[in-house]
Amino acid sequence: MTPRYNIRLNVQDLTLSRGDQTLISDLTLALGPGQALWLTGPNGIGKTTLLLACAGLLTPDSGTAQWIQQDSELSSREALAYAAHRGPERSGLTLGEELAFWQSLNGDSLSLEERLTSVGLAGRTKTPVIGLSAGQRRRLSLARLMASDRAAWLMDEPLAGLDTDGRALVTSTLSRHLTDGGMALIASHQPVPINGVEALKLVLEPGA
Ligand SMILES: Nc1ncnc2c1ncn2[C@@H]1O[C@H](COP(=O)(O)OP(=O)(O)OP(=O)(O)O)[C@@H](O)[C@H]1O
Repeated sequence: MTPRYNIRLNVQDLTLSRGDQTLISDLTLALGPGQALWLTGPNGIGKTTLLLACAGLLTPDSGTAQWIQQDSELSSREALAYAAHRGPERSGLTLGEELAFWQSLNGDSLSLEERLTSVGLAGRTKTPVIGLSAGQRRRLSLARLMASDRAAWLMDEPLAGLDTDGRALVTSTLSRHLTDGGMALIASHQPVPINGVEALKLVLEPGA
């Protein structure tokens, strides 16, 4: 069966700074369909910064991060969905409103209730996002990724705050996405298990 997605990421000579600190210098890497990259390293080293640059949300000092599909460059908006570390906690919406918005943007194949059920949030449509626990917010972020129909998932600390079932949900969801030809860039202090796939590991270190 032809995989659903077919995307490549080419990072070339990327140098990134925040304020007056250069965090990443001349980074080059390439990822293809079905691959995952695990970014790790100490607090403040630049993991989120690298995700933001790959998402087109931070301008590099120099170098490029390009998303390619069949020899054509995609915008980051077309290529990826981003699950930020803090999640959608500042939303003034209910869970149902928040997720319905993402479903309407992307044409999710599941109904709202089915999508919520798939991440263990059944019956929660009327709960305000601001009233979710940390683990529930993480589950909502996962639902947003699943509803996004984007080839590349950028995930910042996807296991933070999750219970055993939640961690297993991340594993199974990621495994399915990669089997579909998707890609994942994962910033995490702990390894994120993915069935049948060993993530490439990039350890960011001071002065690297
Ligand atoms: N908006 C900003 N302006 C200036 N500096 C920033 C900004 N955001 C982050 N930084 C700094 O950039 C550095 C890297 O931050 P980043 O969030 O990328 O680290 P991280 O590796 O993801 O850390 P953690 O493991 O704590 O999540 C930190 O020193 C941080 O203080």
